[in-house]
Amino acid sequence: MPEASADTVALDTKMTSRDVKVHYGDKLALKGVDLEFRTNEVTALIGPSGCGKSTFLRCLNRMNDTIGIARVSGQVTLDNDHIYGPNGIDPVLLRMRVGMVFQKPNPFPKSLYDNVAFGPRIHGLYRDKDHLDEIVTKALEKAGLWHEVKDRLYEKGTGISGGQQQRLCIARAIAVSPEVILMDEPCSALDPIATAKVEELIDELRENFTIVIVTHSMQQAARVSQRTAFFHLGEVIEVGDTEQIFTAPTQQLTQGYITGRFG
Ligand SMILES: Nc1ncnc2c1ncn2[C@@H]1O[C@H](COP(=O)(O)OP(=O)(O)OP(=O)(O)O)[C@@H](O)[C@H]1O
Repeated sequence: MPEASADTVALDTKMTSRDVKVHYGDKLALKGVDLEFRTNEVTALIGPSGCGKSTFLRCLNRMNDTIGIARVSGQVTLDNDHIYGPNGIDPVLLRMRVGMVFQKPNPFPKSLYDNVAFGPRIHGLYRDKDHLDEIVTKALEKAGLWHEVKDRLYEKGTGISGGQQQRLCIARAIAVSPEVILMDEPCSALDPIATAKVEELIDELRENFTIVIVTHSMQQAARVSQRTAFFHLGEVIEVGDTEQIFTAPTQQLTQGYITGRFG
């Protein structure tokens, strides 16, 4: 079920995709996805394994460019600017504006401070050491990690717990002031307490960012998102307000998935 056409895009729309298809070699993995992502909203992408959620997420910041056999067609916009094509936003700048948090926490083998300072350093986003300190502190505060790590900023980022590592990765993503944060199953490697902290954080981050999250957990989608898109075999079957999708889906396939009949 496609979203509104390009000429009816709402004012608070941050990103859109139109007829986005992805081939891996000869295999068509995404069959033409139309979606919109609104400012200050969390959109959850749900659906059975292999339906194309991660493939689609990677289209939103051109991460599929790093996969040799992947071919993307269609249009994706960020603030109405195209991200693909000859006049597309520069991919390095795009990935700064559209950050990503992965399934498995992947801190660099550097200090906590250097992990968070990494993006601001490579993009030259700070004036002097005091300014960089401020950026690092604020990012760690926003990621809800500051109080836990403020006395060990120069210890290795890999030496903290898995849940803390994931919040460190979120701090690293936030440090370059992105507008959109993509999260690919960010809690799948975390225990329930760490998961609850990250979910709480996602809700707080919504105030400042547009968030798109892939999740296998329908409870998580229901808890953290305002909009949900249900994918099946490379297509979006249904998209709508999260409450509607989970309480009154219009499509039988959606109903079957959320009631656990398949997936
Ligand atoms: N790098 C790749 N090379 C070839 N095929 C791929 C690649 N990545 C994904 N695919 C295929 O594309 C389809 C969609 O995969 P994708 O990982 O996007 O699905 P998903 O919904 O995110 O799955 P999961 O929930 O299991 O992570 C699958 O058939 C998968 O095998």
